[in-house]
Amino acid sequence: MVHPSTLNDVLPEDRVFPANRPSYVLRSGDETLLAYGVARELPGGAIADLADRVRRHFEEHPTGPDILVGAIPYAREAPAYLLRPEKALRVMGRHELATPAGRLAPQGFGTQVTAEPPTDVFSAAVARGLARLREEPDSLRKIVLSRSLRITVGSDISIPALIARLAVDDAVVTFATPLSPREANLRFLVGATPELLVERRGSRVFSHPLAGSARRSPDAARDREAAEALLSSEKDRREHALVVEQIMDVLSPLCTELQAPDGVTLKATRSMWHLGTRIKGTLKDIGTSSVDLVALLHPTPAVCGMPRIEADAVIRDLEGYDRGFYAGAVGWCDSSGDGRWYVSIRCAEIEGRHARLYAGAGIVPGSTPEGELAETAHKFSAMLEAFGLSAAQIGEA
Ligand SMILES: C=C(O[C@@H]1C=C(C(=O)O)C=C[C@H]1O)C(=O)O
Repeated sequence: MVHPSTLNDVLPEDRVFPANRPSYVLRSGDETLLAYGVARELPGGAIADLADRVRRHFEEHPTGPDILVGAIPYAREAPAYLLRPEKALRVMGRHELATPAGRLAPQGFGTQVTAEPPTDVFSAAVARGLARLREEPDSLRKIVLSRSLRITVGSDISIPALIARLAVDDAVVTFATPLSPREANLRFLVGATPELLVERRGSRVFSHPLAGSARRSPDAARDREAAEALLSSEKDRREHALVVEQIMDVLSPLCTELQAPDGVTLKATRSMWHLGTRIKGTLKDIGTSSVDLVALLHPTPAVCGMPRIEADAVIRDLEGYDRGFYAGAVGWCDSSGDGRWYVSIRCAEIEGRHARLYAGAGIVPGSTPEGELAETAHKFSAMLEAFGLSAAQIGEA
């Protein structure tokens, strides 16, 4: 662990994302993790035995940086992509990420944006989801439906430039993680997530689920009103409570003590208000690793619904696409079992000139197709702005 005054003291700009070499960045309020090079890939496999594969990896390969970094997809049966980097640096404190000299990609001419599914198809899916919630109130309490935007720009997207632009928001965790190459093309998941799925630090465990959202406003009075309306919205509180309930249910048998404060709090990003709850506990058994915890918690009702299996079946039926690494987890773990995993939302999959952005919204009785369409549009805005686009410009606001 190093404590330099700026990140550039340890990592000159041109060494972040050297050409054709997968690199990894996870920058949060209290530390920045940089990793580069691929010493080994963890063999792919479903989430159920991921923690065992991680343990075996560290036993069989004791040398090299004591860390695995990467991403876990939404679908529990789909393979995670974790890698052992050649080099890794954990820098304590909040740091500015190097602003790359290069441009993100030429904007304007040549930029294409396509909603997939189209917005009316998404709204129809929300209406069908609401009908399912009404028909089966005892077996289905919440579902989270998402949609995507495909953006194609004139030349290859610069990952460092995208990260630097996303990092203007201090309230979020900026990340870029390599995904398994597709036909030898490098792919990355890049985003700015506000949501901690789970962290294990020794015997301590932390989670900061979010659910319940409102758009922020540049006008201070309106912004405050939006926050107050969210805090007193019965629908949003219900939507939020389901997430806290599931996380507490999963963690409590594993903990000697577990606390969630009474009452929700607000979490603000630059573009969104969310309802949030900080959960803290102490594990009974230090043998429970961060990846064991992810495997038990994921997907939470913040990105899937309640109950999990029923909600997931409805999502697969109504969304009509594979979420890939969106709504999964991104983070790191080490050989002691420590690790930190964020929910991979407010993100995009990047490959060459192409980006695919994703945003979803929780649906409970009381939700409306128009409301959820608008909410997903606002959730796209941080990524869109990083591309030099606005939601309004592309007919999304
Ligand atoms: C699913 C997303 O966000 C999640 C859903 C939220 C909601 O429905 O209010 C809020 C925060 C996230 O847990 C997303 O951003 O894509």
